[in-house]
Amino acid sequence: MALISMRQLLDHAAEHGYGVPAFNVNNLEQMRAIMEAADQTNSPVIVQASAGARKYAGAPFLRHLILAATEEFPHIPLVMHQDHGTSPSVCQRSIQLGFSSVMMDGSLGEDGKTPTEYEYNVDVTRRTVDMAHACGVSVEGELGCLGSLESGQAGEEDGIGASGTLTHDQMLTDPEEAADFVKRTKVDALAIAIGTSHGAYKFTRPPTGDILAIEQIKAIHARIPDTHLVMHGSSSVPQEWLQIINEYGGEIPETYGVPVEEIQEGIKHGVRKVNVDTDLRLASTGAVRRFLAHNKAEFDPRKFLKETVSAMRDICIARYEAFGTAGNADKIKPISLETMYQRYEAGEMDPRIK
Ligand SMILES: O=C(CO)COP(=O)(O)O
Ligand SMILES: O=C[C@H](O)COP(=O)(O)O
Ligand SMILES: [Zn+2]
Ligand SMILES: [Zn+2]
Repeated sequence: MALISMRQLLDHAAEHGYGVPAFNVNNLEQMRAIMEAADQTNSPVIVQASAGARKYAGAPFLRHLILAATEEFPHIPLVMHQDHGTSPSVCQRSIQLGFSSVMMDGSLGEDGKTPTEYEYNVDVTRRTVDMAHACGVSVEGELGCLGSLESGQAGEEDGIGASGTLTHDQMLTDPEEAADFVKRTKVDALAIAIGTSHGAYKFTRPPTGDILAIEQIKAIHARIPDTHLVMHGSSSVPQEWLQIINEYGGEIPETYGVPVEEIQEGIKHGVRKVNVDTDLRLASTGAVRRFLAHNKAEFDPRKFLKETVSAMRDICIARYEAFGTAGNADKIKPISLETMYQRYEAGEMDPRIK
């Protein structure tokens, strides 16, 4: 079984200059699509489970779904990550379930909606790091709130993300604050706010530098060169899938995501983890709508669910290739969480601040 820590994987990615997509998982079809794509492209994997995923699938089902992937694909190094934890205790329960990485999103309060004070964020994140590193488990923190620089609106979607109107400052991570945050919390990875938001409705036009602040990444990376940067809300919202959905009865208005080339630019400047959920949802919905429209007498769910697997698999393959993840799975020799703990304890993993 090749369950590894996120820190090990992202250290490898940094050393070799690539990024890793972190796909959200809720069901068997997503899990299969992610793993088959990884297998075909020799890519290491990050799968992440949100609070919504736990509610949908149930924690034991989710856990065993991910573990089943390590059983069927033992040669693929896999990180089991908890997405957007809202408190240290949520993260603690994920560690108890066997997750090798957790996100403590202290940019928002326990309700997952209200932007918090900086000191609160430092406190909950530092406490999570103490507990997680004692188990060899990696921690992702977040500084700044996801939201649209175009409209000033926060990015609440399905209960994840700030609600209401945010200031420009809240939506752009400050490099100075990032340096202080990393120094005080010792997080392994840091999610930054640069104008992306969760879901399909990110931009009303193809994004330019004023609404997607890729340049900000360079300034942050220069201060915290060892801390792996994370881009949330990084679905590209493929126009071809929007078209298919709408052609077969959907009603999704004009919208744009984060272009793959912009993500590639981020990867050149320290982005190592790229969160993608919406793209797989869009492909899945498009595949079901198209299949059922063409096969009106069909009622075996396996028929249309199979279509979703291949649609999602194609997106995963494209992202593994575009981010440079492909070709790296067999280069990673798993390090146990016990060894990771010893390295943290010895101070070997402490971040450099410039
Ligand atoms: O950031 C995400 C999960 O944490 C997913 O982002 P998307 O909605 O752009 O796929
Ligand atoms: O963080 C956002 C992810 O897209 C997860 O969304 P979800 O809460 O609907 O599972
Ligand atoms: Zn957040
Ligand atoms: Zn997110």
